[in-house]
Amino acid sequence: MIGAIADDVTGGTDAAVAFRRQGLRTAIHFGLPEAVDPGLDAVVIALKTRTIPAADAVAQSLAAADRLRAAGADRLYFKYCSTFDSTAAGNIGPVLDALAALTGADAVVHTPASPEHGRTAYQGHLFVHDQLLSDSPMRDHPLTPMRDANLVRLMDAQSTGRSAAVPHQVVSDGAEAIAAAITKARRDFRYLFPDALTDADLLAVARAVADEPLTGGGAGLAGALARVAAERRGPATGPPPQPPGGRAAVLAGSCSRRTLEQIAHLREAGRPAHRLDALATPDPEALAATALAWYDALDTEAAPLVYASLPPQALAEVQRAHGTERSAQILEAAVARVALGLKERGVTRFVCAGGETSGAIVAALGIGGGLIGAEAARGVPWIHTADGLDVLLKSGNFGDPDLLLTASEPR
Ligand SMILES: Nc1ncnc2c1ncn2[C@@H]1O[C@H](COP(=O)(O)OP(=O)(O)O)[C@@H](O)[C@H]1O
Ligand SMILES: O=C(O)[C@@H](O)C(=O)COP(=O)(O)O
Repeated sequence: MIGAIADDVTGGTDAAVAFRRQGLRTAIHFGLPEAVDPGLDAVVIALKTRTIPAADAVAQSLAAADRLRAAGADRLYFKYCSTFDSTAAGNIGPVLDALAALTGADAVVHTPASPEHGRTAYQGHLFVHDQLLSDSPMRDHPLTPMRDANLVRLMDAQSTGRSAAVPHQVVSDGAEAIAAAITKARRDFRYLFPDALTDADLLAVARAVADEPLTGGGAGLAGALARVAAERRGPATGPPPQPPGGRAAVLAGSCSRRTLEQIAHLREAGRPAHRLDALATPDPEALAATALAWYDALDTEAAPLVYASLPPQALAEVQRAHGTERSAQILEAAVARVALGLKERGVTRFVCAGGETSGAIVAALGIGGGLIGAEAARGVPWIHTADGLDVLLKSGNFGDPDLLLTASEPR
């Protein structure tokens, strides 16, 4: 079994659908589950550890690793963001350090490269489509602004083990060349970042590391490892999952450029929209009460949008007024409280934008996990919960501009 630990819930669903796409029997849990089904091919435990203090992230990740290993996971995958989202103090380095110590791994191959999402790694640098990470909109992320694209430098600043890149010339020579490079590097480096420009590169990397006790990175390498596991196990079939119906609402807390486009698209389509304004009312309960009163007064069946999202300048103004962490907390709590209120009012289909935001919503709705359903966009599957809710947890950066609109259309 592959056991994956994800540092946020959108990242967890991205990894889970990468496993499921290859035919692996896959479950996802949000937060630490009481038990993990040992009869599965892949299990993802999605935490909310990306921006919390490093020691807490380590403790939660180790607890998840124990749970997965107890259920028979012989290989662990640490799923972090394809844009290497992390604060200056971590948490990718500290969590990988702890998981490496737990598993005895002495050469950990990991890469955020996810060509399917336009993330590639070359000469140890991370690109977002045609830009270096540090030139991409990720430089303005509210919590994890990424101002460096050099993966080795980023990782060396966070971890106790040294890192090196495996150049594309080696990766393109295939699995044997990669395995030889790993063997050679083992003595001097604990972490290796293979360059990867294509899915074929990631597949070669996966073939070289499929039996390593610990690997990690974005959904790209997770999917490649799943493909290797599926080849070993033989084909699996099942009916294609269908997108859900039910009363819908859209909740957004991501301030990514893509989410802002998706919000604009919803508004242009005439959807009712309400913004949670933390500058005017820095109180989550009051913000949520106003939003729910607005919802109660709507006289349309069209799925509404409640959002906190702002473009960089306006966001900076809120952060200056209330502090970065405090304003994020206020808005996550407000969105989560709105989600709960909407559930009480009969909404069953939640379209959520933003990783931290989705984590807060999932916690408020008491969702402990679910089945991975149809993919509304690459890496963005519907999740069906045991108590009849359908949630779409969208990474801020993912999906076409019409995703929020189409996912919340009447069905
Ligand atoms: N107007 C705002 N002012 C301050 N912080 C905000 C605002 N809107 C959203 N945020 C915070 O920004 C963070 C966005 O992160 P997240 O939900 O993970 O989105 P993404 O998937 O784009 O990373 C959340 O913590 C959210 O509460
Ligand atoms: O790898 C990715 O880009 C995503 O799976 C991911 O981690 C999403 O994080 P957010 O962008 O914070 O939602």
